[in-house]
Amino acid sequence: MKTLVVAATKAELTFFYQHFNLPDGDFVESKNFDLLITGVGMVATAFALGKHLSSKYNLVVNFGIAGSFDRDIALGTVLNIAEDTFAELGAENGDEFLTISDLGFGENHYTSKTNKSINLPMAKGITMNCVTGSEKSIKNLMKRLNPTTESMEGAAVFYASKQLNIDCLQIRSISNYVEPRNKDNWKIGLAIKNLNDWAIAFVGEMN
Ligand SMILES: O=C(O)c1cccc(C(=O)CC[C@H]2O[C@@H](n3cnc4c(=O)[nH]cnc43)[C@H](O)[C@@H]2O)c1
Repeated sequence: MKTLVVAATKAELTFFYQHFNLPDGDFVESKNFDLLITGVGMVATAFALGKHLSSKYNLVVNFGIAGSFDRDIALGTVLNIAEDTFAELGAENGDEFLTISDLGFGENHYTSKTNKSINLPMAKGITMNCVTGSEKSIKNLMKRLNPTTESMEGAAVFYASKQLNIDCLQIRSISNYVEPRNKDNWKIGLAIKNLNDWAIAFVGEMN
């Protein structure tokens, strides 16, 4: 059985590719793990996992950077996203938001699943099509879901893994605070370095 490592962009796993001497592809097979680069967002992630996820894997690990709603979390902190919600999936009813479970169409909330002990703080994520960038949206999301982090893929990876009953983890490194957009404030390099250090140690120890 193998692990499937999943990331949205190659850039997020730059040092991981280097460390394991991986060829420069979007789907790379190696002895102990395979690596899948999906592209950014839930649709690209679902399509790529639909093509590549199978019962030959016993663990899916989604690595990536993320935004934090919590300013007490330092940029560059690596977190174990233990639960994740498709935050926009549902219907507006005036000022009220109805989830797809409220509508009777299934679940919008998913969790990680593993028997491994993960030496990272746990956090609650949401998954968005649109990076949140206004005070009004932040206030609404905080009130409705009280998330710690935001990504554009996490819940889709949990969803696909659950469909095939495969264990899954989501590990995210904080690159920015969720705020009105100002890319100058993002610390992508630091987040990617810390994420890759953790990923290399974790996947290396599994071998
Ligand atoms: O600009 C760069 O150098 C660069 C290098 C690597 C990756 C990126 C990305 O923008 C990755 C997009 C990826 O990041 C996640 N993300 C990060 N912050 C947030 C956020 O505040 N809200 C939602 N998603 C966020 C997301 O999962 C994207 O897939 C740039």
